[in-house]
Amino acid sequence: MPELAEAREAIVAAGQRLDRFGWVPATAGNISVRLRDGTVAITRSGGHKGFLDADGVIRVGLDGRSLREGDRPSAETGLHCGIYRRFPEAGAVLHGHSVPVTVLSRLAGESIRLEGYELLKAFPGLATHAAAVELPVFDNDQDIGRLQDAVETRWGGAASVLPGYLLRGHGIYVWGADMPQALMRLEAVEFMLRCELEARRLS
Ligand SMILES: CSC[C@@H](O)[C@@H](O)C(=O)COP(=O)(O)O
Ligand SMILES: [Zn+2]
Repeated sequence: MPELAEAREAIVAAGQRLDRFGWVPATAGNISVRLRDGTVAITRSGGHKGFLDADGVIRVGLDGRSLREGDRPSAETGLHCGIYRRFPEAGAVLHGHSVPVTVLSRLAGESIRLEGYELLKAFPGLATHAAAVELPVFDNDQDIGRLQDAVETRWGGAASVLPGYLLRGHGIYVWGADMPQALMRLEAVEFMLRCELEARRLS
């Protein structure tokens, strides 16, 4: 796990990358990394994630509380910390608001099925395109504590959980062991969801 300075660099670079893809419009999105001391580096609330600097990344405890008075972490810090608490192997969390995620989550029920894509191999434990996963979709909620409760209820005690979910009409959360893996997974899911959207247009 990185120290704060390294995490800040990774988060700033990730914000620029998400922005290049158009996944963090306006001030949408938030990004975090688990630090070596067990705390979490996360983006401040309200800034544009494509124009972050080191000061735009602050520290919170696993309970989501800011470690420095006056620092206001992402409004969705509770979702990041929920992921870190439940999955000890999670080292980085990404949240974006792409068009495919927003449109498809509005059309979906409780999940979106991704099947037959070569890029499914980006998910842990999948070694072939001949597979299917159900990407969970949760109703959006401005009460982040209540939303995190709904997510935890769906995860239950399952040993193996897909490292991502959608919030209806809102965005996507994806995590990985570190930032490169989280980015790889997010790009894979976004690619497959773009394909799903294109396929719907053609049908
Ligand atoms: C531009 S409104 C988006 C926010 O409500 C939220 O969903 C979001 O992704 C960013 O919130 P933030 O508090 O900056 O981390
Ligand atoms: Zn959001």
